[in-house]
Amino acid sequence: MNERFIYKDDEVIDQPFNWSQFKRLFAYMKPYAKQIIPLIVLMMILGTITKLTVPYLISLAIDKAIAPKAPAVPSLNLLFLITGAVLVLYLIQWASNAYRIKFTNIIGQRVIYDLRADLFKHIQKLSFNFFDKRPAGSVMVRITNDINSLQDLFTNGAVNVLIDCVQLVGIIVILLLINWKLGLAVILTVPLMFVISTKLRVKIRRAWQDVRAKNSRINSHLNESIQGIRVTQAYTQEQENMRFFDRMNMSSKKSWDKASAMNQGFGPMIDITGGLGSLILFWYGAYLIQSGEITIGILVAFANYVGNFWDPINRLGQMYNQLLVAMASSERIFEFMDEEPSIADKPGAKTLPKIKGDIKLENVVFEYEKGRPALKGISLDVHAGQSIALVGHTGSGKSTIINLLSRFYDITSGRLTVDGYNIQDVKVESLRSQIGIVLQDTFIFSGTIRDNIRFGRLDATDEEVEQAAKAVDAHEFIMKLPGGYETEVEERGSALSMGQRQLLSFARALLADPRILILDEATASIDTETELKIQEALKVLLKGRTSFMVAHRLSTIRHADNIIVLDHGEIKETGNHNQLMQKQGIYHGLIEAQFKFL
Ligand SMILES: Nc1ncnc2c1ncn2[C@@H]1O[C@H](COP(=O)(O)OP(=O)(O)OP(=O)(O)O)[C@@H](O)[C@H]1O
Repeated sequence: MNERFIYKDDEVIDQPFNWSQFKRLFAYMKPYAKQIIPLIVLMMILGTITKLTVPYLISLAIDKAIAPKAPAVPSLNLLFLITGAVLVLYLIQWASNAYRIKFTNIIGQRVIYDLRADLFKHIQKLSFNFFDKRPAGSVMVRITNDINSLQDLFTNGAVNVLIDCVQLVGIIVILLLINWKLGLAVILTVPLMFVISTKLRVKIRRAWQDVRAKNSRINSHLNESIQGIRVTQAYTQEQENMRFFDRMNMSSKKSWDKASAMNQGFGPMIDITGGLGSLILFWYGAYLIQSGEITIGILVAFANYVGNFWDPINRLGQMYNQLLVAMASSERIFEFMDEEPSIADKPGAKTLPKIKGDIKLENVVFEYEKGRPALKGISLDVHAGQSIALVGHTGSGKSTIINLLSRFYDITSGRLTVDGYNIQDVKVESLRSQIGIVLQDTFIFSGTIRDNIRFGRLDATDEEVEQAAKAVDAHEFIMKLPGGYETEVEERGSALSMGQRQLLSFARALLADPRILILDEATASIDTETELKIQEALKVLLKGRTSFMVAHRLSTIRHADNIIVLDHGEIKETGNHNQLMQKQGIYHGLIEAQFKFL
């Protein structure tokens, strides 16, 4: 199978039980422990006591009311009394079970809610380099699948283990008290049952883990396929993609068949061992009745207790496996949670005051990967209000510079200051909130047009939103949409044109009113008419702000105060358009090349 969608962390994890992780996971129950857990325990005790009392009452009914030895007359009254009591016990048992399930669900859902919220909050804080390393599908699988696998543990598993343990101990004690010889004979089969149950289940668990890993791969592939559907169709790669998906799908199906077949085989094995226990019970029980040591009622009670015996053992084995699966999931979740954002506030970081917009880079070196510098000692002095254009061949380091300005990555060496403040010494939020960014990929979120513009400043009034749209000349096209500002745009704004999306992102940036503005190839790939519109909008947007523009289009660069020409991570030329044209260097060459294509 192609290795494309196997992310190492998604592979089957098979590790021994990890206590510290277990404690960390159960710490999530703590906030609710005081209120809800006592209620659950109460219901559990009530349920168990009532359940264990019934077989005893039935044995009484047989020995004392139906077939008493002396006086040898059946007593209907006693029989009614006992059956009445059994009925009441059943009712109590039913009610306590219902409430116990209700309470465990409450606690389970709250824990899952908290876990999911914590994980999402944390992932949002993580820096770009975290996402550089991981496919989006793999991150999503953790938030959905792994959290879901914990859901089972919290809503059923944990409490069931307790109940089963209490029940098992209770039954063993009762059996030994009633008749220790018969009790011991029956209990002897328990270890055998337990071994079969856990050993077999380990195999079954691995098989199910394999199913989950394969499903996770399908999810990652689906995610990529849907995101890249346009490219797939444009290159008519549907067939190939389908074949690839088919292989994954088939492999997942095969794993499922295997796991399911194992599950099927497991039931009869347990039944056979259970049957062995019953054989011992009836064979030895009959002998004890003949020798007068026990009554028929006692034998029936034993049979009932033993019937209640296999279930907890079976479930405990099952639970142990469920626990291991949940531990594997929680390990993956905690691994994400322990991932520190590489860009974080230093202890004692100050809030950056309202800035003017002076920016200084002093001998800035940056490496995405150790030993491969993307910037090799950049020095720049930009005054507030200046517009800077970054040009250069692909891969020369333009986007890298703007990534560093917003501190999406930390510089490897050198100094980067805003208004004299080293950006590593101030709070990230106070820096980013004063920088507006219009990226190549003008991301449009699902929601209305108005919501999308307001993303720039959430407390902006409707009027301010519209003013911003008018200033960048987006108002006109918005009003032509079926619902105007209230038009719902689908995810990523696929129904809008590139130029329209760009104007929206300009309005969004204008509304945020940042002192520093960053535009990454904002005017690439649009027609001349729209370009003119965008040029006008840009003038409005840039006015009075320090701006950095990565633009391939001559028209945008021409008016810049300073043009920085980059080559392989170094500054090769600086100056305005006229100065650089006179120089007849790299810039001149780039412009000439562009003209050739026009
Ligand atoms: N996330 C990343 N991880 C590793 N290397 C990267 C990453 N992003 C960029 N690079 C590398 O850093 C160098 C500079 O890339 P950068 O994106 O700054 O170039 P650019 O001038 O903006 O190019 P383009 O005009 O094609 O957008 C390139 O060699 C690129 O391969």
